[in-house]
Amino acid sequence: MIEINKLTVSYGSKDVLAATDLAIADHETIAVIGPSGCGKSTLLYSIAGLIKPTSGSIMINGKSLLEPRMETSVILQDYGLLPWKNVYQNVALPLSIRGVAKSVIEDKVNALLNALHIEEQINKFPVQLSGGQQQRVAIARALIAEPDLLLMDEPFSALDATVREEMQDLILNLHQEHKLSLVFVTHSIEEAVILGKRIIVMQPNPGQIKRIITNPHFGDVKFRNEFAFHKLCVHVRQEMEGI
Ligand SMILES: Nc1ncnc2c1ncn2[C@@H]1O[C@H](COP(=O)(O)OP(=O)(O)OP(=O)(O)O)[C@@H](O)[C@H]1O
Repeated sequence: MIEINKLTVSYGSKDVLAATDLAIADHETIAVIGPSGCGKSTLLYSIAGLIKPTSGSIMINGKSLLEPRMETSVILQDYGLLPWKNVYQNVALPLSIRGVAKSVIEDKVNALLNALHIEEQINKFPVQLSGGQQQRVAIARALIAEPDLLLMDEPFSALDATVREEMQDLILNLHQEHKLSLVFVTHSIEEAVILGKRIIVMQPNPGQIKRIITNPHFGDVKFRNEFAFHKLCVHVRQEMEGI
């Protein structure tokens, strides 16, 4: 359970995030959408413990968040893979820096690469992979430490439409399987509606939550082709108009 209470983040005299309140339940998915500069990444990095609030607080599982947690994984837009390490080494990294035994790491890396269908890329370097494959490697690396919270900042923006939909479905399956909470920043209304059990619409100057929209169809695999999906997209678009 994440409890964000009156969270304010300021740079100089500018409030980038103004007195934001939000509670995120265990195993919930939140999609965050809004125009450029409205504070989406600031909110995400605050939940990651990477940005210190100017005032207010974030509690995770009853504990005040004062620094990044081991149980939180973050995936950034550029995937953050280390170019000089191969797929195996990139995925293993969170465990190898914690000194976990090699045989344990090997089993976990192999299981994840199989689950994400990238086992054949195990010895390749990031530059030798497609965007979708790099994204899968980043997801495998994020999951290997068995996080309870996965934070993603526009991770699919560089992917073409078909791969993007595949990745969205993959994330929904992983969310079901691993029982983790997910906070996902996106510029795409369709993506927010597919991935968010609740969709947070933000507005800038100062950055704040304008509306929280509950998605009653979340998790329905056929949802993308249904009228209800398009109806909800229109609803989110209307909330974003005039911001
Ligand atoms: N380190 C910083 N110093 C000063 N201002 C900053 C800093 N980081 C972010 N900002 C400002 O804070 C505001 C919110 O930035 P943030 O990256 O959170 O927005 P965003 O909604 O994620 O934007 P985008 O959709 O373009 O990624 C912007 O106006 C940005 O210029």
